[in-house]
Amino acid sequence: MHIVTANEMYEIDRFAIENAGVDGTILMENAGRAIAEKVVSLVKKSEEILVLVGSGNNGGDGFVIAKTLLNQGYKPTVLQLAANEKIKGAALYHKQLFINYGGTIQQLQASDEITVFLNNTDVVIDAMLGIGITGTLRPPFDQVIKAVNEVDKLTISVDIPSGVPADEGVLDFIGIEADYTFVIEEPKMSVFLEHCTAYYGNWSVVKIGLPHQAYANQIKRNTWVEQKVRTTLPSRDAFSHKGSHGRGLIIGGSRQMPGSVAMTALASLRAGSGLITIATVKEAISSIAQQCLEATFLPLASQEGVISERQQIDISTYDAIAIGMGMGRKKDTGLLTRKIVAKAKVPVLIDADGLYHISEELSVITNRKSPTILTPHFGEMAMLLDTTIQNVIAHPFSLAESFSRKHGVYLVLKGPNTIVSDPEGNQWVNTTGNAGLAKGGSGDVLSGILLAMIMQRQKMTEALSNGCFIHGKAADNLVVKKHSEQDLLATDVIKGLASVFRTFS
Ligand SMILES: NC(=O)C1=CN([C@@H]2O[C@H](COP(=O)(O)OP(=O)(O)OC[C@H]3O[C@@H](n4cnc5c(N)ncnc54)[C@H](OP(=O)(O)O)[C@@H]3O)[C@@H](O)[C@H]2O)[C@@H](O)CC1
Ligand SMILES: [K+]
Repeated sequence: MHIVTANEMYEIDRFAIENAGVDGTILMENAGRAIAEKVVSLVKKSEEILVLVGSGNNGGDGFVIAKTLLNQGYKPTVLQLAANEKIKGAALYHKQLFINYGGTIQQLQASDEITVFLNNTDVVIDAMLGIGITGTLRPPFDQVIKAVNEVDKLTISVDIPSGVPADEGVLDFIGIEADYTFVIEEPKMSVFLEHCTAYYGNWSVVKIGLPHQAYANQIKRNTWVEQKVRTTLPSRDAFSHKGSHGRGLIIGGSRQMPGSVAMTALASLRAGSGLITIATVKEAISSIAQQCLEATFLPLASQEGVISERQQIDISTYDAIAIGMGMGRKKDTGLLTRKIVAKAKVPVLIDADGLYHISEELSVITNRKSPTILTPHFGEMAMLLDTTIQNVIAHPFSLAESFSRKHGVYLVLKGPNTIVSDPEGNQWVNTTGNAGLAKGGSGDVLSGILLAMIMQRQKMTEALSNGCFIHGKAADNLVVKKHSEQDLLATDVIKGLASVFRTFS
């Protein structure tokens, strides 16, 4: 699936109508019919349905849904929330068809009348506002949306829950809290925005027959789904040996935080790395070694329990490096981190405290010739950009894209909808994972999986997207069968990797 902005959707629509010659009324018919079919699968004929229609094409879809339901023996009540003269074009055409098919339309005389309509219905179909919303909600939509959210009725939104912005940038809005949203043709950006996702409820896409050429490489955002993992995840060659699957080096940890590198190493081995070496402060090695028998170790000199600057680390024999987890934010450790990142001629993944150290001097990553992968969560992204978390929440796609382009790096912006960005501005949104991953250690495990993926035969963006998918899928499988979102631990996810790899082998 592509992920589109409102403007990109309008452009695809324009191409379909102007270049491919599709009539706009047909697209609306297709949209309304496809959604009506979904409604039929959710709602009984005996139930009362209230269709709320606005003045634009979202409202037009509402008239088609009402007509289709009427034709199938349902008795929808259509409540028009705009003046008659506001309804034009394809929406007016379908309004007339609905009337011709025997439908009747009611209009809201005063905003507070909405409660009477809501009390008399079982189901609300929200076709008030779609991707054409601009600015703050105007009456009566603000009051109607609040009233719909207050009553406990099955609410089904058309294309987008009314009031929710399609694009990035708007944090403050009043929107329908839908139970289901049937998104027309492609998910809009806000489906994947942390502050908007919940409004959509259970969402899925209905296709309305827009020509494939309309997309013609225009849209650089996509979802990463199981089918993509199936077609890109390399299988293990029967004649391979441990050297064929990569020698990875993990640099991090401290006396206070020895567990993080252990989790990264274990996850990396479980995700298919051939050999893993942990470079960490020498005093932490004995405790880590007990948890991670398959790893080898590179003892590092320390100062007050953290990795010190004054030492040479031979990084020449590794295929990829992950650096930063559990290493702390001491200045000395930072100097060493930047030296290693600058010197390494292999892919380097930078996570956690490593991100703090490179945020002090971003030219270190910009100047690198080999791939650099950064794995910030929203707080770390704000730190890298020297901005607020609120700004990252409001603009995750555009900020990640511009950062990746500017510094020539791969970025894994971690959140409920993790976004992988490449230096050309392409983006993939992961579709697995659950709230159980919002815990300490999850990031360390993800870094380990990504380190393993980077060292297998796949394109960098595929490696990163597959890694995120597998990490989330392991957590999803675990909360279905053995655990809950409350009790799930990062170490459970490492064990759960087996269930995911078995389905892909
Ligand atoms: N993608 C496709 O190919 C297809 C897309 N289709 C559908 O079209 C939808 C997009 O339709 P659209 O462009 O007509 O915009 P839409 O969302 O109905 O709203 C526009 C109206 O909202 C109003 N309004 C605006 N801001 C407001 C505010 N703050 N507060 C209050 N009112 C406000 C504004 O009113 P006015 O400013 O004129 O008073 C205007 O009339 C799309 O989401 C999908 O459902 C399908 O039909 C099939 C093909
Ligand atoms: K809507």
